[in-house]
Amino acid sequence: MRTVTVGTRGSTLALSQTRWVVERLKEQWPETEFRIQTITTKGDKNRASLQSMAKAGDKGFWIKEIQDALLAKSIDIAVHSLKDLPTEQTEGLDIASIPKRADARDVLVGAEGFKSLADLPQGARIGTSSVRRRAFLKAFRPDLQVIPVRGNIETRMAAVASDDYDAVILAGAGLIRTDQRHRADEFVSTDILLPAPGQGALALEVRADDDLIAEVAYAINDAVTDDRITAEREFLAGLGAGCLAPVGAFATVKGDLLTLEGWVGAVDGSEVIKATTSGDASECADLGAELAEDMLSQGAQRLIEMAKED
Ligand SMILES: NCc1[nH]cc(CCC(=O)O)c1CC(=O)O
Repeated sequence: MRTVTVGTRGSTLALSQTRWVVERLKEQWPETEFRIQTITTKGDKNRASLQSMAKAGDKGFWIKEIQDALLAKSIDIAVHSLKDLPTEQTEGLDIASIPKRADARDVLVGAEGFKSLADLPQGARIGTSSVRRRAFLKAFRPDLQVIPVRGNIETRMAAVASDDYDAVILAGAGLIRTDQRHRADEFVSTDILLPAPGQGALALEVRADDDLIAEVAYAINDAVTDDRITAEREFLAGLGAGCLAPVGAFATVKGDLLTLEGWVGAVDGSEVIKATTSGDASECADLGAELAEDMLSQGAQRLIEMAKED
């Protein structure tokens, strides 16, 4: 029986979510052998300059080396955090499968006694390097001080134990997938922090001409997650924005009805443009594109440009 090589980054989160994927794949393909290969990316090597790479338009800093390994056939399937994957599809590659999404919300991890965003003391110091979180946090509570905290989940969790932060904000899915759900003090309501497009979801990327591998990956596709993510990413693409923009998007599905909410914020929280649309889930891509147009006509472009100059 052939062996399928699954590639990912070497971080705790990347490995945990790839093990999760491989377990699901094994259930579907018990005769196939899967092995995991870790790959170092530019983002792993050079965290300090992430923001400058983003400004230079280098969107693929978490994934470029992994995509190269796919194209070179040293791996067969790449597992990515969907929110890190640029909206433009890479030549020669396809997203073959989007497994069931974990909780998309951001979580608050507080220092001793700090258990919810609403109850934090005046002027509390919140760690996050995401412009989206900064914009929406400042809009919710202008008194909060938002302080950058870079690094992987471990580094950001350690920041709470230091005296420099009262709380940090992370993607809940990161804690869930590394068996640390209990460390989340609050799953922040999407009325306060709208998640990043694709947050909490994974993407299985394959070579576009490898039908056999695509079929292997597709066995764990989740149709509802797929529709939600398609709407959110079309919205992001329609805005002409990337994963480092102050943009939130969150789609939900009830029966055949998909509802998509989008926010674009000023980095200082002085303004947040919000809009919602809904329609048949089969129209998910059009719903995303329409919402982007709606928000561009309301001035979203100016806020996105403002964040790049920040
Ligand atoms: N940008 C880094 C990144 N990419 C995916 C996740 C978390 C898992 C996910 O959203 O699927 C994180 C960390 C974070 O935002 O806290």
